[in-house]
Amino acid sequence: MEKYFYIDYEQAKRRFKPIVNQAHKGIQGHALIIGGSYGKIGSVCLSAKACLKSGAGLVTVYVPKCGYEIVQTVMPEVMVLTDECNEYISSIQTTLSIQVIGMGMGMGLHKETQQAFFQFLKMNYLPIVIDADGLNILSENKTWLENLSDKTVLTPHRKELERLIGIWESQEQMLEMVKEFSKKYNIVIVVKGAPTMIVYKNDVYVNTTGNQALATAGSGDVLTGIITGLIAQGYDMIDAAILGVYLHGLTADLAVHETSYNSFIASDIIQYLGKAFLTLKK
Ligand SMILES: NC(=O)C1=CN([C@@H]2O[C@H](COP(=O)(O)OP(=O)(O)OC[C@H]3O[C@@H](n4cnc5c(N)ncnc54)[C@H](OP(=O)(O)O)[C@@H]3O)[C@@H](O)[C@H]2O)[C@@H](O)CC1
Ligand SMILES: Nc1ncnc2c1ncn2[C@@H]1O[C@H](COP(=O)(O)OP(=O)(O)O)[C@@H](O)[C@H]1O
Ligand SMILES: [Mg+2]
Repeated sequence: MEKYFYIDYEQAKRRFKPIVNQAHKGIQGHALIIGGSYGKIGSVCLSAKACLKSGAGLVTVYVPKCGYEIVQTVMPEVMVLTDECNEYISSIQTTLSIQVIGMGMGMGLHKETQQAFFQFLKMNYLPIVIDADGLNILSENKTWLENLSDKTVLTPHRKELERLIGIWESQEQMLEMVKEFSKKYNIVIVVKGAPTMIVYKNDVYVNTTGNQALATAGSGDVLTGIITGLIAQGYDMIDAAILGVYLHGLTADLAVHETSYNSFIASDIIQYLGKAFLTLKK
C-alpha cells in the first residue's frame, strides 16, 4: 500500500528537535565529509559548512592533499584529514569516532578513487549520505550496491538517478522504480528536483519548499551537508532527509525577495539556514 505525504510546515515542525540547554559538541555529533578533487574542493567546503550550520557539533573533512590549505583557510571551525595523493582520493583511512559520513561531492571518478570508495563501503557500518560522484561510482559498479548498509541516504538529481536505475517513461514509472530500489536495498532515496521527492519503500514524501533560485552550482552539495548534519545530532535517516530537504528549499523561499532568483548562490542557502530553522522554533 503506497502512501503519499507532503513535506509542509507541520511535517517539518513535528520532526524538528530543539538543541537542549545542556548540549555540548559531543552530543551534537561528529560528522565526516569525504570528497573533493583538484578544482572541486569547493563542493566539500559547501557541504562541511552546511553540516556545521545544521547543528553538527564537530565536522572533519577528508580531502586530497590539494584541499588542505583551502579548507583550513575557508573554515577554521572544520578539521581536516588529507589523502596521501594530491589531486584525488586514493584511499580512505580514518580511525575517528564519528556518527555519520557524507560523501561523494566533487570526488571525481578516478579508478583509484573508485577502489578507495569500494574498500570504504565494505567496512562501513555508520549512517552515510552518498551524493554526486559517489552515486556515479555506484552506477559504474552496480554490484557494489550490495555493500550499502541500511543506514544509507542517496541524494541523486534526475541524471544521477537515471545512471543508477535506468531510464523511465513517466514520473509514475520513475517512482515505482525508485520504490523497488529502496525496498531492495532498504535505503532512503532523495530524488532531487522540482519538486524534490523522498522515497522510502512504499512511502513518497513530496517537498513543498524551494524554487528555481536553487538551480545553481553547489546547491546539492549543500543539501548533502544539511542531511549529514541532522543525522550527526540524532535524527534518523528519513527524518533527516525530510527536514533537510524542507529547510534547504525554505532558505531559497526566504531569500529570493532580497537576492532575486538570478543572484542566489549555494552559499546563500547556508547563510539563510538560521532563518529557516527559526521558523520551526518551539
Ligand atoms: N564548486 C564545486 O566544487 C562544485 C562541484 N560539483 C561537483 O561536480 C560533480 C559533477 O556534478 P554535476 O551534477 O554538475 O554533473 P554530473 O552528475 O556529472 O552530470 C552533468 C549532467 O547532469 C545533468 N544535471 C546536472 N545537474 C542536474 C540537476 N540538478 N538536475 C537534473 N540534471 C542535472 C546535466 O545534463 P543535461 O541536462 O545537460 O543533459 C549535466 O550536463 C559532482 O561531484 C559535484 O559534487 C558541483 O556540485 C558543482 C559545484
Ligand atoms: N528549479 C528548481 N526548483 C527547486 N529546486 C531546485 C531547482 N533546481 C535545482 N533545485 C535543487 O537544487 C539542488 C541541485 O542539486 P545538484 O544538481 O546535485 O547540485 P550540485 O551538484 O551543483 O551541488 C537539488 O536539491 C534540487 O532539488
Ligand atoms: Mg550534485
